[in-house]
Amino acid sequence: MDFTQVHAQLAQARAGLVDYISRLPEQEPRVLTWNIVSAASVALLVYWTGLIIYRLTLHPLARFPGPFLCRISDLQQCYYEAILNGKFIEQLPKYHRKYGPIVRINPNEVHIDDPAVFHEIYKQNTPFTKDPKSYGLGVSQAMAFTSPVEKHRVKRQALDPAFSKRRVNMMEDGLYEELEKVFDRIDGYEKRDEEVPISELYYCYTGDIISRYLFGKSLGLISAPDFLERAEQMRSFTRGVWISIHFQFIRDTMLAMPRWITSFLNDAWVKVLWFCEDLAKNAIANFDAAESSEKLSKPGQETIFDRLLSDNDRRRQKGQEAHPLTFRELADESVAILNAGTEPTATMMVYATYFFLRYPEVQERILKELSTVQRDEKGRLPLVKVESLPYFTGFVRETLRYVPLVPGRLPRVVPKGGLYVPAARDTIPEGAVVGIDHMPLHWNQDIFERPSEFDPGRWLGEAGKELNHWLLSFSKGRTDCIGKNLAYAEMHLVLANLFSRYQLELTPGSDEAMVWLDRVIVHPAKNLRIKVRARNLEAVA
Ligand code: HEM
Repeated sequence: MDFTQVHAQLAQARAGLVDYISRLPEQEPRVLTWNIVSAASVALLVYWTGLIIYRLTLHPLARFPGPFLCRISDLQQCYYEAILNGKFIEQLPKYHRKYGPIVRINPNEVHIDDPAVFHEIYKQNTPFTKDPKSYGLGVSQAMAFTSPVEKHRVKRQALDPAFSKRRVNMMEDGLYEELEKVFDRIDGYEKRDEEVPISELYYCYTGDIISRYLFGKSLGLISAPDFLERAEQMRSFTRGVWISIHFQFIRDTMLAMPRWITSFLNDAWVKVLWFCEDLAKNAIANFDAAESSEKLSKPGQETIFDRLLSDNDRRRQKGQEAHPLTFRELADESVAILNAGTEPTATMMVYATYFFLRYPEVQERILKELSTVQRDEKGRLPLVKVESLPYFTGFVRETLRYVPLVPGRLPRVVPKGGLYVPAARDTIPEGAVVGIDHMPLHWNQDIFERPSEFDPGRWLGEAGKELNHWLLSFSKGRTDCIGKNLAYAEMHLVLANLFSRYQLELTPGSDEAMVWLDRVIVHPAKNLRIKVRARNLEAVA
């Protein structure tokens, strides 16, 4: 058949189709419905078949191996993440054993098992951007969910000074004020000879601290009579996170509904969301540039709200491009910071408490080292001193290495030029999405000797310093954790004081409770419970 015949037949088919469509209104309604459904099904089938063939043959990632279902659709990933609630991460090592260092985990994304590329993707001036699909968590205006390099840089520049080490050290009094409230609670449990809900106390503590930091007022979670429920409320943000990622329309629909229906369907997380929205609305309405700039000139007094709201004026004064902060930007940033500043640090302290009690030889060395710290005139352990204790600092790092607090792949879009992966001797093309789960690197025996051993001593001395390059819990580079100085300060201060003030004991079932689940950040299977007995502080010193 030559081209003329093909054209003639196509023209005939087209005329037939036009004739058929023009006669549709004459058909009986039942027949018409049936015909439309059949035509739509055939069109869908043709579309899907074409798409699958494309993804297996012509797609830029077609040559990379992976499970068949992953190469043609998102179904496998969605099943393990959304339906089995965070089980996809467990599949990755199995895939790598079977398919090698680069595995296609959905049609547009590959996962890499090669330490050589981690610092290439997550470096200071990286052109790799956050994958918008994976970061579509509903607070799109927050820095943590901003993809374009320049847009992210502007937001980060405004926030960076608020999280500097110097600024965090100025929070020491505030950190102690809230900690005393935690200890009052613990003393109450001790008196009643009851188990201490230490997980919930940590959640409330980090929530109160980050709210003081954010808008200058503690949420008062620790002192609240219903603090156990409030802690659960804070945690509920990430409980259904996989459904939110894979079925974004559910969350969008809920947010579009009248408030009373939404709060009836899911009371907890929308309350936090609306709370932040109300704060943002009031802050914008009551913003006073002069008052705010005075606060900013007195280090230690300004809040993150002050900084964000006055950033526009500062930029204008410097002759830079400026635009007023919108309500949505402030509300989204508050939700993101409130959450990022609460759950990971609290969870890390839960695991640190568990390891402290699980390994008596580690406990003994920590207590010995803590006893060398001279308390200040208020009887407190000074933060700078606690943060310079070699073994205790090693213990904090080892906990961060051992438990992957943010266990995900942190997916990034490959920039122009592609990404060369030495282990596979292949280049991943521009536009593809790549990610690396840091857990296998923390457990890589070429980097960490005897990785399955919990050994704070590995962080001591020069060899220990070199390992810092491979401590990836806060990620690295341009989009690493902005709150890491605050997190380190909270962890050191809370744990040092708790360990030296009380004799602690695990309660039955702790091992099972500490099995971790992937909820984008780690969730222990159950909350930790401990028993405490006050130490004689003078004897410890
Ligand atoms: C032990 C505690 C913490 C851990 C392990 C942790 C871990 C991380 C990681 C891995 C990232 C990178 C995420 C990504 O690329 O998608 C990140 C980003 C971030 N973290 Fe943390 N974090 C902790 C505590 C905090 C605290 C206390 C804050 C306080 C506000 C905070 C605020 C943020 C923000 C705002 C980002 C986004 C940074 C950006 O996009 O430039 N985090 N964190």
